[in-house]
Amino acid sequence: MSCQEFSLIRHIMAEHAGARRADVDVGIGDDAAVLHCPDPGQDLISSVDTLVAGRHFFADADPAGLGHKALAVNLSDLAAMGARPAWALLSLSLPDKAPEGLNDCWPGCWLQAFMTGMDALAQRHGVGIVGGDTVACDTLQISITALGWAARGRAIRRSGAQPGDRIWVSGSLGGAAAALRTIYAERVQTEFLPIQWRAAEWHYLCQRLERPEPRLALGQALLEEGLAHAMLDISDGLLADLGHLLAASDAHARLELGDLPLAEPLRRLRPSAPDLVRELALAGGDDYELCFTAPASADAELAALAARLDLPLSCVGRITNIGGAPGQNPLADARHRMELWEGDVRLPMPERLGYEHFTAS
Ligand SMILES: Nc1ncnc2c1ncn2[C@@H]1O[C@H](COP(=O)(O)OP(=O)(O)O)[C@@H](O)[C@H]1O
Ligand SMILES: Cc1ncc(C[n+]2csc(CCOP(=O)(O)OP(=O)(O)O)c2C)c(N)n1
Ligand SMILES: [Mg+2]
Repeated sequence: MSCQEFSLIRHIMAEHAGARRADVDVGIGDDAAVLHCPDPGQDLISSVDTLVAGRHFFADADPAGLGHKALAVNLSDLAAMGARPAWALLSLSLPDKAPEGLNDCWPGCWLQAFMTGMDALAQRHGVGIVGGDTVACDTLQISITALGWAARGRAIRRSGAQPGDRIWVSGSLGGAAAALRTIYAERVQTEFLPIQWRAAEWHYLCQRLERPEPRLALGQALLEEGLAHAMLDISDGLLADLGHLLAASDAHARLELGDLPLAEPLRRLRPSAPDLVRELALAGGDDYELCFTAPASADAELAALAARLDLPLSCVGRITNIGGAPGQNPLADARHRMELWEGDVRLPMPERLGYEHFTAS
């Protein structure tokens, strides 16, 4: 990449730096950002997540959607702590040549669209993009550090589940994974889903994959109202992620699969492919919904919160007991911490609990 291209990149960044915030003294342009710390009594909540072309997204994906998603998955981690987001740092690794499937005007036009998508989400949540880094690299990669605040000692951890807690999931499950499965089937001409999506269904599924909404208002309300004992976001798949929560809490759970909030189009697929639908909802991943545990005494407040946020909250099971022997492998361990039920019938755990890095498939 030439000097000219780098200065173009810096220009595009500065033009799409999210919300203007009074607590940013120095943003994009210096060696480091200078940010005001808020009043004491707040904890700084920080998280980083990386998206790699071919692994987390298709390199020829709509760049505006990708800009949205890259920030959304990071804000989702802050939401999962109950934090209020404040700032983000963006590290971009861009190939010298446009990845296959992208038109020319690389990287300028791509970056312009990418930052437009990110900027819109950042503005919506009052997040300032205060710095970052850009390097040339063989594979397109995006890494974002998200920073936010929560009242001192109040961030909702994975480790607080209590016996008798109900297990709740926001929104719906399996939609993003259904879109991904459909796109893979078209690209590699294998494993076609036994359904032809209607235009409205396909649009909805693609939105779930490409434009997840970080559930920030829900996370913050759960913290403020003191309703949740433990929480995380579902990125890898409900079973894999709930497994992390159970391991951190040393807890066991019973899930009622009949109560899973399936993404609407999956209801039409279910009669012809019940096992596939269950797999997508339980282990498909890319949902970016919140999963939390709360005592039964919170039921009425949770119903009111769901109505106020216009976001469904579904009870999918309960914490049965605390205590057990933590294993060496967190995922293998998670298998023994969950029971899957449909009415009176106990179902076997699926082979895969969610997306796993470092596996051949
Ligand atoms: N390379 C790393 N260095 C330090 N901590 C890491 C690294 N990778 C993951 N972690 C930490 O491990 C925990 C689980 O990470 P991850 O599975 O990526 O969670 P999430 O789904 O919330 O992004 C987090 O606390 C994360 O900060
Ligand atoms: C091209 C492509 N292949 C596969 C996936 C599915 N996928 C990739 S990573 C992932 C899980 C989430 O990513 P990870 O890096 O584990 O995020 P974290 O848990 O750290 O938030 C999923 C479901 C995808 N979205 N796009
Ligand atoms: Mg991560």
